[in-house]
Amino acid sequence: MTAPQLVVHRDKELMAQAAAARLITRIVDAQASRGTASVVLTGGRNGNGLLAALAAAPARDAIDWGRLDLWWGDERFLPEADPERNVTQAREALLDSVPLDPKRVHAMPASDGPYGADVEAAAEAYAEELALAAGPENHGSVPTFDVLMLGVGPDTHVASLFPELPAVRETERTVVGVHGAPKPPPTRVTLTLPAIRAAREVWLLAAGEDKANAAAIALSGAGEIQAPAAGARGRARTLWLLDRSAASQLPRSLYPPATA
Ligand SMILES: O=C(O)[C@H](O)[C@@H](O)[C@H](O)[C@H](O)COP(=O)(O)O
Repeated sequence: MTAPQLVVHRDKELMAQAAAARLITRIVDAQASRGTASVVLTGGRNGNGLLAALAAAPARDAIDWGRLDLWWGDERFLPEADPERNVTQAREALLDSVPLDPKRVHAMPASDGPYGADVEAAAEAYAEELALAAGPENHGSVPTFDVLMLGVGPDTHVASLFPELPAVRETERTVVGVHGAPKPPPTRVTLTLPAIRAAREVWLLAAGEDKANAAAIALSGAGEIQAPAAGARGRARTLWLLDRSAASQLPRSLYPPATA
């Protein structure tokens, strides 16, 4: 697994804008070399802030939106129309403003969708959708995600993998249901660490004072069961995108040289 690289920006607005610019370049490069790109979105304020910055970015339409696959790292298991769903918030922030191919926007099932309230069935269905999209080079489990983004919770959770709960301990399945999540709503669908670690690049987004402790814990050698963010690593790159507030408790040795 790749060691985390850190970039620290002045504040959360600049972090969102810089991360959006970084994502544009990453997608454009993937489309230039492979004709397509695959990105995993995250819910939460930092994730939605990045999408809003991307919507406003002058270079945003360098992306060929029709050749982009969007997946989610997790979803709150709520009815389709619930404004708290990650996909709903992503649509408002960006997706409804760009010409995506609807068949390539892979939202996780809602609690009033084809699987009803059966969150395990919803998770299995998403795992099958991922497997169908996986190429032979992916060992048949998940497609090659160019970038998988994760917000980081104050307790070091990523996606809906919360410290010590069963989902973070999953080593085989790529998608599982979550019950009793400490962050509401309690029922969720989430990628697991094996699925996250299949991504080429994993970007962790952490801005705000409330993330400083989590960043310090996750980057100082904590185990992934106690600190799930510590287990979120990409095959080619693991990148923490922080603002100064979130980096304020990092040991000086971890703080990147000459940034912010
Ligand atoms: O469904 C969710 O809530 C998110 O996927 C969750 O993992 C989020 O990314 C973190 O809790 C950080 O959220 P903030 O960026 O709002 O602090």
